[in-house]
This record gives sequence, structure tokens and C-alpha cells, in this order.
Amino acid sequence: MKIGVIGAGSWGTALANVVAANGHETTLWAYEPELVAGMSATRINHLFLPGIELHRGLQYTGSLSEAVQGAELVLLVTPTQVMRGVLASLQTEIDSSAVLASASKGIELGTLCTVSQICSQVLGEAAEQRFVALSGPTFAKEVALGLPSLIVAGSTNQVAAHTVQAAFSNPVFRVYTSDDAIGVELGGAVKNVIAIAAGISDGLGFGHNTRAALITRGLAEMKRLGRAMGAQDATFAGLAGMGDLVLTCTGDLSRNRTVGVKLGQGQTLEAIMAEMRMVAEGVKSAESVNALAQRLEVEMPITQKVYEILYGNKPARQAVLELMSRDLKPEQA
Ligand SMILES: NC(=O)c1ccc[n+]([C@@H]2O[C@H](COP(=O)([O-])OP(=O)(O)OC[C@H]3O[C@@H](n4cnc5c(N)ncnc54)[C@H](O)[C@@H]3O)[C@@H](O)[C@H]2O)c1
Ligand SMILES: O=P(O)(O)OC[C@H](O)CO
Repeated sequence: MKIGVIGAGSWGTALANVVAANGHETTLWAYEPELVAGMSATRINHLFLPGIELHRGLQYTGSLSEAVQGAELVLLVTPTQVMRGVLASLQTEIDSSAVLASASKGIELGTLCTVSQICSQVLGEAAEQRFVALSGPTFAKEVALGLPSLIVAGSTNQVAAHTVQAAFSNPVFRVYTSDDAIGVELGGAVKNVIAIAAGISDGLGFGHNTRAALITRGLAEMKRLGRAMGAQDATFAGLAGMGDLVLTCTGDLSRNRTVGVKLGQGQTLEAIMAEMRMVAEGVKSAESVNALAQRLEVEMPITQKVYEILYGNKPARQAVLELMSRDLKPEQA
């Protein structure tokens, strides 16, 4: 199968490596010209996935049209906030029958769109019929090292979901299908915001109790938003929900959790972002998910506090106090 992968960050590179190793004719598009030259010469993504030699069959390009030319499957893996611009450049280049998969995790600022909604707006409504959200507990580095990992391909079109499942699955990378594309997308976007909260908690010196509470109540927020957007509760009990939430809130490889830890230790957001080349989607999604919750009148208190800490100068300890002092009530999901 011919596959184009758009975005050579750590995740796009790791996923392109999976399908190339599975025997598919794969071309990886990189935004940075020096990365195209570097990967072509050394088979190593020295900027975003250092130290890991990529499959010999993987091709690299800096041309978007070359990456998707003749592709039966196009995988989008840029940061969510630049997705619309990248897709606009690809609008006339992608084959109208190609499966469109996204492994990006976020909600667009301003429009409050998920990636599937961005695709529909830019490429036309029919794009939703061939859209697949690929998400789960998967640190790029561990996938690239071949450590056993599981993920979900969610789509309203089960033929498209099965195409992605077949293309990516191998003995160390197991892909499940789901018919809940929006649930799979929302799980990936919201868990990043909750992971910042979990990091803040650890950075403040709180314990395992606090972190477990944030994960559990974060899951309740994810479910509530999902219900308001037509997702299925069961999706959030699975890999793209609880699985990814647990990974990101507890794993030291998480960029979102790391941002939170540093905030909890007293660093400013500006200082943290200034020394970070990689993307921590939760930083921007804290604003967009919080706005989405307000628009849909969904109660998401942890998300709201993360937003206030990041953008409202609220001290993290005060935010925790406010969360703990909310009205007492029965436990609800
Ligand atoms: N890294 C992971 O373990 C992982 C796992 C699952 C999902 N994701 C998601 O994958 C998406 C991509 O993240 P990543 O971790 O691969 O990225 P990264 O942090 O490793 O690298 C940043 C990426 O952003 C790209 N970029 C920056 N400015 C750009 C622009 N103006 N136009 C186009 N591209 C630009 C860079 O080229 C690079 O590909 C995110 O939504 C992330 O949440 C990441
Ligand atoms: O490093 P993070 O926090 O962006 O998380 C990476 C993946 O989304 C984990 O599944």
C-alpha cells in the first residue's frame, strides 16, 4: 500500500517507521528542510527521535504534494494548531478516495474543532466518511523501540478503520477498531490537559492519592464532554480514554505531564515553553477544551483550573484549594 505521513515529529516518524517496516511504500513529510536532508543521509530523526535508526524502506520529502501523490492512506500527525494550514496546502493534492487518518491529539483554538472537523471544513464534508482517528497510550519512543503497544483506530466508516488496522498492526503494535471516531479524538485531546494537572500535583509535592484522584475525576470530565458531543462512554474506559490518561498522567516521557511538573515547581509557562522544541498539546488545548466545555455547558473543573493556572495567573496551590472546596455531592461520572 502507498502511504503518506504528514509530520516528522517524534510520533509521525515512529508511525511512518511502523508502516514502512510492515512493508508499505511510505513517504514521510518533514516541515524542517534540514530534517529531510538529515533523515535521508542518516536514517535518524536527530531533532525529534534521536538515537533510533529508521527502516531502510522509508522515504523522506519536504514536498507535501510528493508525500501524498498516489497515496491510498494519508496519515496526519502535525500539531493540531497548524493542521488547518497544512491541510489547506494539501487540499487539491490528496486523492479523493484516500483514507485520511489522524494521530494528532488536540482541539483547535478559536474554532474549537477536532481534527476530523478541521478535515471536513477544509476538504469537504465527504472527508468525514474516510476519516480515522488513531489514538491510545503510545509514547513515540517506546513504539519506535518496538516495545509492545496498543492503539485504537476510530471511524464512522469501518472499512477505513480496518484499512488502518491492517496497515499498522504487527506483532508489537496491535490496533483495535472502534466506530466512535469523536470519542477516540476527544480522549486524546482531554487527557493532555489532565496530564498537566497531574504534573502540577507532583510538582507541588502532592502524593499518589492526589494523582489517582485527578486521573479518576479527569476521566469523568472526559466522559461528560464526550456525552455532549455524541461519543460513547465505553470509549473512555478503553485505550483512547483511560489507557492514554493513565499513561500520560504517570509516565515521565510525557511532555504534558512534564510541563505540569515544572509549573508545580514554580517555573513560569513562558520559561518552560522557551526551552521546549516539542509540542505539549495540552497547553493550548487547556484553553480550547475549557472554551468547549463552557460552550456546551459541561462541568470540567480540573480543566478550568488548569486553564486558570496557565492563562489567568492563578497560583497552583490556590487552584487545588478551590477544587477541594467545591460543594460536596455524590460521586458522578
Ligand atoms: N510524541 C508522542 O509520543 C505522541 C504520541 C501520540 C500522539 N502524539 C501527537 O502527535 C502530534 C504531533 O506531535 P509529535 O510528538 O510528533 O511532535 P514533536 O513534538 O515531536 O515535534 C513537533 C512537530 O511539530 C512540527 N511543526 C512545528 N511547526 C510546524 C508548522 N508551522 N507546520 C507544520 N509542522 C510544524 C515539527 O515539524 C514537528 O513535526 C501531536 O498532536 C501529539 O499530541 C504524540
Ligand atoms: O508526551 P505527551 O504528553 O504529548 O503524550 C504523548 C502521547 O500522547 C501518549 O499517548
